[in-house]
Amino acid sequence: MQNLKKARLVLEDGTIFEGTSFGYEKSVSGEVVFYTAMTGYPESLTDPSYKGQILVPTYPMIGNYGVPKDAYQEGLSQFFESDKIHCTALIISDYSSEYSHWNSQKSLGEWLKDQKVPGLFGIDTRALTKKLREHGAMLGKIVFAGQEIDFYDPNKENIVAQVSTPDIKEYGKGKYKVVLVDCGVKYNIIRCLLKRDITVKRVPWNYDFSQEDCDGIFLSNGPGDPAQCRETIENIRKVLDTDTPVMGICLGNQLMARAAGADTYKLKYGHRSHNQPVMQPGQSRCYITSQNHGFAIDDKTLPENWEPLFVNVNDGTNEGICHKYKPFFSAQFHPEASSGPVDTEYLFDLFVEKMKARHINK
Ligand SMILES: NC(=O)CC[C@H](N)C(=O)O
Repeated sequence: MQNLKKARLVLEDGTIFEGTSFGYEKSVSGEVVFYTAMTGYPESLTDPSYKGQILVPTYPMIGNYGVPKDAYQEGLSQFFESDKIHCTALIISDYSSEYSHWNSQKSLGEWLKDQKVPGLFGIDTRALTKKLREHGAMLGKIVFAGQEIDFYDPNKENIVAQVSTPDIKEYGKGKYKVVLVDCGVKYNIIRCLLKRDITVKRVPWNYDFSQEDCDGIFLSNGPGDPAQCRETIENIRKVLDTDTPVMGICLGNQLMARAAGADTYKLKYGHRSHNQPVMQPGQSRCYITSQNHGFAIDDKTLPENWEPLFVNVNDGTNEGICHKYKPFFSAQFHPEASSGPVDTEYLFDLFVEKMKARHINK
């Protein structure tokens, strides 16, 4: 840990934090977002939804359980949520270069360097988080001496195209055939589908799935502003005229809403944690959910025949929608967790039930 380089985190309002580099030494820029989960950095860093973002875990010590081995099973990484790190950089308070875990293979710093992703420690992440909460989401850049760069806003372009699969892939040999629209899918969504007698056909974000012979359509999570993902929205719109079951998660939820005719908007600083409480309107049970989103559905704009499925108990924002009588539903949170609580994994069972019901009625 000697001779480590210093670098600055510069926010768009001019605030500067000085830190020490423990990852790749390169100036980068993106949207600075904080998350309050205490564990799960291997999953979060490989979650494609974080593309274009500089991640700030508020938990003070990061790295102490290292990074898992890169093992594959049936074409899927077993311990990561995709094949590489997607976030732009990692900002932490205290870095533990020593690590211990039954499955760890390397340190967090080594992993960041291998994947050419910058990381800074020694930043007052509490002060930084307070600033983001008060001001709202901000762009930021990590600047190494002599490498000045401009601010970059990932929400101004369609970054889904950069993380989606370039070609079609099939997984499993289950009874139900599901077309998974990959807008930046987390592998645990595929694992959760495969556990339920499903064959998964993973297709690119702009694939026209509207004529597909299948039992269900799944809309994945993904990065950036949902309004940028126009081609997927157009394809979903065509499917909403049919009776094919459709389930969406996070970005998939927002795209479903936009296809139905509702609006989405940017939250002040987003929800990124493992302990977000949600409830179903009219029911008394509360679910604790894993979340990672900066945009939300404006449920006042939901068209006729659509209704809120879940509401966030902390701030009252929408956490999911469903059609009143067709088999379309989606969640803003992550029922597949990884990492985080699994209270809502039953939503995948609900999707299977809707496919089963359609089979019987055919
Ligand atoms: N995890 C996701 O799918 C995130 C969706 C979207 N990019 C948002 O930030 O709201």
